[in-house]
Amino acid sequence: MTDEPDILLASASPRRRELLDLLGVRYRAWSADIDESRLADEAPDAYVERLARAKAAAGRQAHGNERPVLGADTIVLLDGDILGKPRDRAHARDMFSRLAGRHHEVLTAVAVVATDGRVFGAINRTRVEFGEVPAHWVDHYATLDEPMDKAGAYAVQGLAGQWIQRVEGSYTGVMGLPLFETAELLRQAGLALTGR
Ligand SMILES: Cc1cn([C@H]2C[C@H](O)[C@@H](COP(=O)(O)OP(=O)(O)OP(=O)(O)O)O2)c(=O)[nH]c1=O
Repeated sequence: MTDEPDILLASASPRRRELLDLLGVRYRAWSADIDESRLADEAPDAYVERLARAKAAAGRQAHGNERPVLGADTIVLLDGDILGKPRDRAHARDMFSRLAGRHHEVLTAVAVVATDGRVFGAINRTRVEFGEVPAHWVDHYATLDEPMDKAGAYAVQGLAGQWIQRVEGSYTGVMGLPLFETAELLRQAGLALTGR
């Protein structure tokens, strides 16, 4: 047994670290700084997949091919619009009030570059249904830190969870790293995932 990490996690997201911990994977975390702009006419699933792959590729470029590299990206889709992270509190308030009382989709793409350079990718689509949220609560929520670094300006795993009536798909996908797909990709890249 060594203390060497099994993979490089090309992510600064504390949620992705927590979720990877559940798989018993040892990782070194490194924050990939990539251009997240969307290409003209790029479909949402192509966009989120491209970003996950770009984060993994940046990790491999910076740290070499000694271990597999994992990157992920999450977006919220509503009426054909992509909701990423809010720019500021007013934007967070607008995003959250659009989601209240309706359903939307969360797309999380995961990409793993194996040590031999093969790239394994998957995308998780989950439907999330919000109950009605009182306007005063939306106003209050936008004053908190919780929505500020989250796609769609809410955290299913946080205070906003009290308004989520139904999740059809993967809860961990909504949180930023779908465990079913992630485990499969890591096995494809040669990890045993037997826990420790
Ligand atoms: C919808 C939703 C998103 N999120 C988070 C997961 C991601 O961290 C974030 C989406 O932003 P991303 O751009 O996917 O990721 P990130 O910038 O936080 O981290 P990195 O690029 O370094 O990997 O939103 C939640 O934590 N809970 C939720 O319910």
